[in-house]
Amino acid sequence: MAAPPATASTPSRCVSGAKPRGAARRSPSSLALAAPPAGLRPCGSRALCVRAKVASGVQGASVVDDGVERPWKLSDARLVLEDGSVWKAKSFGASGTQVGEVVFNTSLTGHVALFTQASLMMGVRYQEILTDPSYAGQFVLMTNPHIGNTGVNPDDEESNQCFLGGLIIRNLSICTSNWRCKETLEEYLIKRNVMGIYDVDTRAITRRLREDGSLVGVLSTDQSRTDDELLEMAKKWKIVGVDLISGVTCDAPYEWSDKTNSEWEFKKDQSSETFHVVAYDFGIKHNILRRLTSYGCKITVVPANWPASEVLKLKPDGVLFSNGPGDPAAVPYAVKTVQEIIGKVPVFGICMGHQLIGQALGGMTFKMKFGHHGGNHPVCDLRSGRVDISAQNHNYAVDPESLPEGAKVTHINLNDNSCAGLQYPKMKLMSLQYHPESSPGPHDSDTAFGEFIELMKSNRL
Ligand SMILES: NC(=O)CC[C@H](N)C(=O)O
Repeated sequence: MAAPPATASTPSRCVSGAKPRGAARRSPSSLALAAPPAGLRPCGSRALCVRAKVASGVQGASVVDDGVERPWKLSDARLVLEDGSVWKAKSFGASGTQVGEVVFNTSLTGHVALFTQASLMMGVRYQEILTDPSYAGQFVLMTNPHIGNTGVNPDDEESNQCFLGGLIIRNLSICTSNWRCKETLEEYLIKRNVMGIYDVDTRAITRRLREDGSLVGVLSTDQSRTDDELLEMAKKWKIVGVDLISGVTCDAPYEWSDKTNSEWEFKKDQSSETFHVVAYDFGIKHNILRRLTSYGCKITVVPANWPASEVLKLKPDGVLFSNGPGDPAAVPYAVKTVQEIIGKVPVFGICMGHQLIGQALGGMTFKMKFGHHGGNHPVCDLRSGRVDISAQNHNYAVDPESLPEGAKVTHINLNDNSCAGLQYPKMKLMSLQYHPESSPGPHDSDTAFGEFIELMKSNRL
């Protein structure tokens, strides 16, 4: 079959390792030629003229420079997956070569509870995702095709750094339009040395991940490296069994006292009682801390390796085990800490914290095919039958069959019936596999913080 002509309307495609998809769609790169509407900020460098590199469109073909000046870029980055497929893309953010595990995130808009009518004006939760330490070692592919329209602002950070390996998107917005925007996504990624690629067929990659499971990949803007070299890198790299928590946790304990900003607070009946909570930082998101503070907690955050004996000496009302990156089976020191604490004070585990509790109880965790990443996962609370829409981000899960008697599954993910929450009443223990603190995102499960408060209250009586 003849290759389609390489023009501005040629979409980025998998040029090798096939499973080719249907007809070519219009490339958003051609949009870069249009002037943005008055008052909107152009994103800059992508619209600059460059000497075109043209992918021939033939499977297995490499990029060729046909010597023709074109006012758009067709390719300057590659994603090479461990299955041998090569995806041509354009680069934004940092340049270089980076290896990581590709996961897809299905989040649509943020702040849905507050801005239902205006959801198109809201950004996809990309900034929360970029600064969620649980994404360390991963490339996040956004299934929402249009990213960057609300830019970046200083208030939406979930931690002080971007720990993820890179961002993969279909279309980078040519302008930003939001009253809180301080810089473009592109500027932000460059400053933080995070790679980003756009104009790549994110739907095709997502389908591949859904069929074949999560895959390791290499992102590179380095034209001197061959596809085979990058493939070799992807095949050698491992994420299972690696302790990623030690790279994201804090260095020393600190106190936290920020509440959710009153402008965004949706729970008006605040508790009059104060509870002292020690929060283990396995890669903690700021909004977990803000929500606990809004519910009346005074928080001491401690590093992942902080001894349980030191925590118990503080006589806290409760202990929180936070979210965090990587394989829960790769951090036996954290499992031991959880074991030393559970049963002595009320505890709440979120995501990695939930998985560590599962292990500490003698249960097993396993790696899922491609995990759950997105702000639209239905979860059923088996105690009440209530269904919440939740934000999720995990690749591992607790095997409920492996749990001891006394530990009850309280929540299941309705997409696949996997374990989404646990309770062990005798130990005053509760945990969720997903994110009740999600912000922006659905607020349905915020009540879990209230449940933790009740657990601590009942322990005081
Ligand atoms: N958000 C998290 O805490 C992630 C948990 C764990 N690292 C996983 O991928 O399953």
